[in-house]
Amino acid sequence: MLRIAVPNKGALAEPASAMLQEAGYRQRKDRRELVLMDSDNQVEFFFLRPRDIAVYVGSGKLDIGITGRDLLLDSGSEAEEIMQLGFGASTLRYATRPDGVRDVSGFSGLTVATSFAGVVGKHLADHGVNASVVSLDGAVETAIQLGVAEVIADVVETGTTLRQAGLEIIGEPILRSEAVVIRRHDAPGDDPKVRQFLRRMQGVLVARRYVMMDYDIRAEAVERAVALTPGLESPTVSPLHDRGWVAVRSMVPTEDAQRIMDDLYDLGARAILTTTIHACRI
Ligand SMILES: Nc1ncnc2c1ncn2[C@@H]1O[C@H](COP(=O)(O)OP(=O)(O)OP(=O)(O)O)[C@@H](O)[C@H]1O
Ligand SMILES: O=P(O)(O)OC[C@H]1O[C@H](OP(=O)(O)OP(=O)(O)O)[C@H](O)[C@@H]1O
Ligand SMILES: [Mg+2]
Repeated sequence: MLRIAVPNKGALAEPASAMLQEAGYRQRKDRRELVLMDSDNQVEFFFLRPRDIAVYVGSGKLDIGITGRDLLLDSGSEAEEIMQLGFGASTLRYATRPDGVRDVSGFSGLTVATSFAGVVGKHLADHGVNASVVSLDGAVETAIQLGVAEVIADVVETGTTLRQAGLEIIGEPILRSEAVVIRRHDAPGDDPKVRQFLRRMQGVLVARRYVMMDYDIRAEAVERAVALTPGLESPTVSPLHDRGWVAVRSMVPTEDAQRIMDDLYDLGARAILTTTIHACRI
């Protein structure tokens, strides 16, 4: 039985559950369910606060977990990142009032409010800055208005929350985060249950990022055509009844698909089709 920690709320909860569902796992129907057994797949899911997940996995109580890289680093736990999941992208950034300090080097003697005291404390120390850190649970933007801090360090995705609070970003990102799969750093790397789980998640990522493309092309142009659609390994080229033509099938990045179809058409390809990939193992 593989024991997996999944965020129960916050920005990562819904996309994490959606991805697990696409990978063929059972997911909870009721947000209040805290533990869910998926016996067909020999997996047990524990729905936990995203911030606590690295603690459970780092202590070895759960085999793997899905959480944010920022929360993993902030926890200082014994867990490590083993796969990036391509959602929950954000940056951790300093911000202050428009007339405030402009650079980390000017933070000495100031107070920085954040929910990421571990990461921020280390970042300030690495920059040789002697600033105080006030640890808050959330909504840290308000700390400046209320005079608790001169600077905040918070998660920024679109920047809307900062703008609405009348704050401006200062300096370079402290870190770039996204949802990741974590496990204890000394867990055996060849656990077949973990490998199967990662293959399934990888399958979802590939199915989301690629489409299957089919087209017919004159035999003499096939080399130029497959150069446009090299696929992951090698495209399938099949004979057609009309010997002057072949059929080609290949995986293509979804974001490039329309441009590639235009280029194939210009090369003389016809009956160019793309289809969604529902699931795969690469
Ligand atoms: N707007 C956002 N876009 C993308 N990722 C985000 C966003 N806000 C938070 N995150 C990420 O989600 C993870 C958990 O943060 P989140 O704020 O969702 O949890 P929380 O604060 O514990 O929950 P809640 O906000 O519901 O109290 C972190 O890894 C963070 O980087
Ligand atoms: O750059 P944006 O797109 O505006 O997103 C960033 C905001 O989203 C998160 O807040 P959340 O809603 O989780 O509230 P919290 O601060 O209470 O966690 C985060 O803490 C920021 O405040
Ligand atoms: Mg939050």
